[in-house]
Amino acid sequence: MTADISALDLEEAGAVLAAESARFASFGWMRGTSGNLSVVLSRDPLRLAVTASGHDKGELTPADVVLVDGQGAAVHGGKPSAEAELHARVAALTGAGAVVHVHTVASVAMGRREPGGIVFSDLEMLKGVGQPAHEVEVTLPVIANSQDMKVLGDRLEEARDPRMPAVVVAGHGLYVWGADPRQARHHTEVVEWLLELELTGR
Ligand SMILES: CSCCC(=O)C(=O)COP(=O)(O)O
Ligand SMILES: [Zn+2]
Repeated sequence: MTADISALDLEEAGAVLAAESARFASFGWMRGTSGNLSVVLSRDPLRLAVTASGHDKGELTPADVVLVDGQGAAVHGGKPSAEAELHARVAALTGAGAVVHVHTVASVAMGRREPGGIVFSDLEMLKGVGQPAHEVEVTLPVIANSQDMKVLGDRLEEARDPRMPAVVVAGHGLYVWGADPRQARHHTEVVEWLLELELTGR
């Protein structure tokens, strides 16, 4: 346990992550034991609360959370998400305060159709990721999957577009981030809406 993060802070973060997880699971975006969420608890040193590995994300309790360091290694708690290292990398790279990973059908299907990246334009919903609705094209990058989180992190760093707080991992799912869990949720719902529109519109 680090001196600057109390067990209560961690449990409070766990309650937030459990509620966010239950919402995404209710949408069918975290089927089986898929998906994981995190929230940054301190920046220096970097510490995140991340969902524990292997749980049904629709049934998490506030205790099903692990404190991890900047490499995704457990500092306090049980076994962190297998993708904790990537969450830490996204938080360090983007300055995000919360990261969402969901396994949606639309993200995998669109990643297959557009392996070079998914381009959106002329959609009011683009305002939901801080972009103008018209006269710009915004690309959601698609990166190849890997079981090595360092490799995935390198691919995400190279491919990410600062105008789009999300990346599709091919054959796997969607990573989205925001300043805090609420904004990360809004970004996730907007990006998933954009993906579903592209999928149904073609
Ligand atoms: C069927 S889920 C496979 C692992 C995965 O991609 C995932 O998102 C969940 O992993 P975790 O270790 O966070 O439970
Ligand atoms: Zn996953």
